[in-house]
Amino acid sequence: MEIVNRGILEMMTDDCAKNHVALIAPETASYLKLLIEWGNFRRILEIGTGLGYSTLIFAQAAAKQEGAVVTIERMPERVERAREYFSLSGLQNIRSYAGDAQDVLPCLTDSFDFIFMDAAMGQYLDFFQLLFPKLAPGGLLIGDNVLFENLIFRDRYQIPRRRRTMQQRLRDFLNLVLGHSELSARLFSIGDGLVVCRRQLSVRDKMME
Ligand SMILES: C[S@@+](CC[C@H](N)C(=O)[O-])C[C@H]1O[C@@H](n2cnc3c(N)ncnc32)[C@H](O)[C@@H]1O
Repeated sequence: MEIVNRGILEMMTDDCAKNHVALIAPETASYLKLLIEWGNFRRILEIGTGLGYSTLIFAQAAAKQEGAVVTIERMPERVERAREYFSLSGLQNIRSYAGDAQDVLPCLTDSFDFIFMDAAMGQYLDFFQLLFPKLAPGGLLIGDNVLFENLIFRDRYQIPRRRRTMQQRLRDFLNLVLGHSELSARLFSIGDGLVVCRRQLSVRDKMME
């Protein structure tokens, strides 16, 4: 299996900048790669492919432990471009779906041990309802950009009106995962904020480990 060379990642970074496509922060990339490698996570799901930068980083980390990545993107031109990069990389362990995650997720029967949400933040709560049943015990569900430029901590009336709905939706999502009885969740100030949630093992899972 070929390893993604730095040249492709640099090309993608330039392409994202030129076309105003956001991509994960370098520190987020390093942290998530480490989690995948140390956790030996093999079944990875990503919501929000963009041009495929994070997908390639995950696929490269997963390939070392015979894992694979499923990624979903709703903008067809981004899907097409990302697939070109995937074939250029030589990595064979990526399955790319075109469509809105809310339509694609119900069609996926697999379960996953590492799920990364990097898409419309206002939909994280809806995604969560579809994703939680697919999250394996001991697996991680991660949401990016949840600090929303630190607006999450500000009083509702001190932020521009047009951003209040997003603030409320993100707060609802964070309240749900941080208080969820089957998850351990932590908020990290990495990039624009990462929430990392681990699905706890049941007593039966622990005995089978
Ligand atoms: C920040 S970009 C993803 C960047 C990518 N993860 C990376 O680091 O290279 C977010 C992407 O999510 C996609 N997106 C937003 N909402 C979505 C949805 N409901 N279903 C699928 N894709 C979605 C957007 O079109 C956009 O390309």
